[in-house]
Amino acid sequence: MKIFNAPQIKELDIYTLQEQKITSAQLMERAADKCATWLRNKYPIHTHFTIFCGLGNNGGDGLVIARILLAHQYKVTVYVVKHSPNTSPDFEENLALLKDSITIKTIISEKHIPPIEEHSVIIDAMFGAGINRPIEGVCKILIDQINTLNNQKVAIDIPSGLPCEVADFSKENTILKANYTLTFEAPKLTFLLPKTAHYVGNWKILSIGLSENYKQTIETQYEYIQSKDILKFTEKRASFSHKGTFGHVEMIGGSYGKMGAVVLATKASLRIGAGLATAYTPNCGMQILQTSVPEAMWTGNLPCEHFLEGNYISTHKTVGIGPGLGIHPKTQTFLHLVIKATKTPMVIDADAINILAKNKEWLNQIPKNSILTPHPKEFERLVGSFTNETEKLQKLRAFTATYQCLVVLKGAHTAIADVNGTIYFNSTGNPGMATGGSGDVLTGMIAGLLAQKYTPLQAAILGVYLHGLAGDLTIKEIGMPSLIASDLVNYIGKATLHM
Ligand SMILES: NC(=O)C1=CN([C@@H]2O[C@H](COP(=O)(O)OP(=O)(O)OC[C@H]3O[C@@H](n4cnc5c(N)ncnc54)[C@H](O)[C@@H]3O)[C@@H](O)[C@H]2O)[C@H](O)CC1
Ligand SMILES: [K+]
Repeated sequence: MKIFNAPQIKELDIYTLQEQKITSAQLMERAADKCATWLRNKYPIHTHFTIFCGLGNNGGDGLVIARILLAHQYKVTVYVVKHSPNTSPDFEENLALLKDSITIKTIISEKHIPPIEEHSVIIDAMFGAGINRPIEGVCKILIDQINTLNNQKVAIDIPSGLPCEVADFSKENTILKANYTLTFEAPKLTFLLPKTAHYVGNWKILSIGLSENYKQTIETQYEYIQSKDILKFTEKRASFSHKGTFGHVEMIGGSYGKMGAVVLATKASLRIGAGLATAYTPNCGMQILQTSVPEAMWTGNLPCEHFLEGNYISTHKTVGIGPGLGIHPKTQTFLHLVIKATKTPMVIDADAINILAKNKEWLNQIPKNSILTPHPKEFERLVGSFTNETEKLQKLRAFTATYQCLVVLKGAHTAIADVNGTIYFNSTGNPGMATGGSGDVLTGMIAGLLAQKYTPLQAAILGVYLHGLAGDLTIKEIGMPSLIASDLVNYIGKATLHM
């Protein structure tokens, strides 16, 4: 699903009106009706709503929502926050319609800000996608007050004050902190970024029937990955296939005391469907691997006991490298040899990334379309520090373009950056997955998919999505705190049933 910025939403809006031969007021009615339906399903009849409306179309949505809720026996109080003389035509039209049913109160200055009933549900319809500067004056005072209340807060389209795209707004900016956000057609980029996501609360996409034809023509830099995007490229197995059909993963890593990482990655590569897997570890890993993953083969540089070092000869398998690798100087040289000897896309994780961060001149030598899977700290080591989200995303794009590789930046809504600059955000996963070894499982899954001849972008997207889904399925049965990385491996199979 494409993620649009504010000008793109406007374009799409205008095209939809022409294509469907409807007025903007009709589209507003449709959008508000979707919100009202959601509210009616969630809150019992006679619930009291306090609706704060701005003067643009977000405010117009609030007025229509008020009208619909009133018609369904809800108690509604509406405030229009009059911070400017300008209003939108659809706001005016709906203001006139609502005036027939209730008295609408106006907030012009601080003294008009009302006390809010303890159990009233607050609807935030002050500013939506039209926000173009920090909020000041009476709106700021009001939002600051609302943010101190424990009432449930539902934002329409986007919490007031939050831009759609990353803006360089500072911490002092006033943004309404919602429990729920009902957003039209597609999520906004700021919903998916760590510094802004907490304003949005639980968010729901409400489809308002914007032109599918026109959406196809809009080029976006961001996408949101859901199950229907995955289903486009997943393949069923042919009946005459054999283990050779599904590739051979060589999982390189491990060091004394860190062998579990390779165990998890190797197992995960098999669980996601690789035909064969070989773990390539120091000697001290041989028994561990052979015992804990009997399905896999083992190989190594026999003289190295505790960490990988020495020569490396490619056997043309699909290479994953990094889990438990360590950063011994001799291992660093070994990694350089692996990179130079490997000619097809590989998965580079954990200490392999840390080593590359120390030897940036090697980055040019990694095979084209390889996939790096850093967590934010590892990413920072690669590209240097960044002060805000805009800079982070710019650095992400610059990195993939410079080194012609993909980056999977792990976290809530893991971001997958393609070589061409498109960034895909994941929709699965949960905080239970913030646990040791979770990343090793992902490395194995992506390597296993690469081995099965998914393209690097498909392998990254599918791996990340199924990894998150495995986590979501796990917590349904055992809860979040007790999730451990082995559970993710065990639930890969169930996750693939959704493909
Ligand atoms: N296609 C859709 O998704 C639809 C969305 N709808 C709703 O329309 C809003 C966007 O409406 P718009 O009138 O463009 O903007 P706002 O209501 O967000 O803002 C109004 C107005 O306020 C001015 N402004 C901006 N920033 C500030 C500020 N900090 N202080 C004061 N004033 C400010 C600026 O001039 C804006 O234009 C969208 O979010 C949906 O809720 C439609 O109802 C249906 C189709
Ligand atoms: K809003």
